[in-house]
Amino acid sequence: MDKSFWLDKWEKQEIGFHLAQVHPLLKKYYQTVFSQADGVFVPLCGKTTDLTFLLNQGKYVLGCELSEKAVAAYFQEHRLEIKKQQLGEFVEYQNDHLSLLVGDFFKLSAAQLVGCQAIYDRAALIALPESMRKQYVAHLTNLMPHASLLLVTLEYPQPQMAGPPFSVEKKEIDSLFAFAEVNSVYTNNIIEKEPKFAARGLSYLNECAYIIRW
Ligand SMILES: C[S@@+](CC[C@H](N)C(=O)[O-])C[C@H]1O[C@@H](n2cnc3c(N)ncnc32)[C@H](O)[C@@H]1O
Repeated sequence: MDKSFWLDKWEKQEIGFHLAQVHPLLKKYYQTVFSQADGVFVPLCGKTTDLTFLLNQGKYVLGCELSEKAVAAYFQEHRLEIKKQQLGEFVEYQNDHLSLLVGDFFKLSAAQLVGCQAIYDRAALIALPESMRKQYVAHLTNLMPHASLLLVTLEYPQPQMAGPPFSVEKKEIDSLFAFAEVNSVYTNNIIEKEPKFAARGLSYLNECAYIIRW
């Protein structure tokens, strides 16, 4: 998936992944994963409302997103005053305890993440093709030598639909995070609540959550 793929999605507003509501699994596992963290890193954040939920719990929130359109939309939709500055290869949109870095996740450095002890990944790992997922996890661990991660994924028969979102099964999660403590905490078949995916021919669609610590 190259950058133009995602920039084009934001340009055309083909953002079916964006949810109007806070993700229920973030609410469900918030205490377990994030209560001890001062700061939460949200990779590939889009303009998710989950950022607001984390801010409302008193966290420092650092997001990274390729599309400036997405980041600007988050600030506009939440009526936040924008403080904008160039930080190396990134443009930072900042307000109080929120910092959204516009740019490529793979270009982030550990120094930019010092305030974060936990990670929230919903639709980030599964937005990437298999060939990039190892690199994504390797970079996350370079950025944060120790972290608690809430990871929300999807599983479906991959031959039935081309991603993204990609199907990433437990076996792959175990292998990607073999260095960490991985707890599979939730699996639910949501195909009946997802008519768009049913129409694309999926026979099932499992939403899964993992709590991972290293
Ligand atoms: C499937 S969306 C999920 C967005 C958000 N996590 C949510 O739940 O709404 C994936 C997002 O990752 C962004 N993205 C893709 N590759 C990226 C990269 N290398 N660095 C930063 N953002 C990236 C895309 O622009 C897109 O907004």
